[in-house]
Amino acid sequence: MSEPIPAPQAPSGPAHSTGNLLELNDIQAGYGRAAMVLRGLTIKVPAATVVCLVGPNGAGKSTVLKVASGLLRPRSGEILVGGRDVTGQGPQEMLSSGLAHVLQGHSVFREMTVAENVLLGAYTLRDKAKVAERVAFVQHLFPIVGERWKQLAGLLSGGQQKQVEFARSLMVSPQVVLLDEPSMGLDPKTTATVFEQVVRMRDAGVAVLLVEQNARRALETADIGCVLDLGRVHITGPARELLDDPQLSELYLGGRPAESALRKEG
Ligand SMILES: Nc1ncnc2c1ncn2[C@@H]1O[C@H](COP(=O)(O)OP(=O)(O)OP(=O)(O)O)[C@@H](O)[C@H]1O
Repeated sequence: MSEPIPAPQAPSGPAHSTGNLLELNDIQAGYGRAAMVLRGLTIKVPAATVVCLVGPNGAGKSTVLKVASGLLRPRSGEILVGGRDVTGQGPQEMLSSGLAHVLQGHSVFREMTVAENVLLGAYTLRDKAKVAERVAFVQHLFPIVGERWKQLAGLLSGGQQKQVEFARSLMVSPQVVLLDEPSMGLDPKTTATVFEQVVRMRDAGVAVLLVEQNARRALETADIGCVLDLGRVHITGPARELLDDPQLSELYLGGRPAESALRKEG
């Protein structure tokens, strides 16, 4: 039996807790002079929960993560982390506030070791003991990261490199990890492993806001699902219920109802 994973410590200082680690309330956001992409979007991420955002191409899923991580300032609305208002903060401040963003695509530096890649995530930490504690935490959570610690990251498989990216994002003890399309470019078996790692993060006490093209697979992993359409959350609820909804399946999940729904009907 594997040992229990020690939970990360949340940064201190929230003003008033709402029970949600991250809240995006009534967000309007867009790029330059182009039409608004997010039009009154509200999403809540409770502690130790995987919330997944699904929806058609161009619906604004990645834009939600950019707003949450401070890469794109909302035109209006409110962002709360642990009950504290962080609206308008830039990426560095958002990271300090407890939001870590794992970007779409591959962001591992192939010519650097796994250790160097992971420790890049700790560059804001001054306390060496804290860094050592976080290294032990991520090596325990993602054993492959510990096993290949001194090797060049470019020698790892795509799925293993994803775990290096996850580990890097966890070095600053974030309250919420924002994952943009973690399965991109991975085969189905590797994708399954990556989603298992997402669940391990959740079980270790990290909340996850996940954006995925692979909507069915993501909903099978998540606790809460949000269907985004026309810049708003169209439907939200327990991920299992969304998977079992035949109409939703038809509209957003490629038309094949979940097996449990088929059993109910037949
Ligand atoms: N940097 C940018 N500048 C201008 N428009 C952008 C930029 N990034 C995204 N957009 C536009 O914003 C809209 C939403 O894009 P976004 O990437 O958030 O959608 P998405 O739901 O993640 O899509 P996909 O599933 O295809 O990745 C699209 O119309 C896109 O063209």
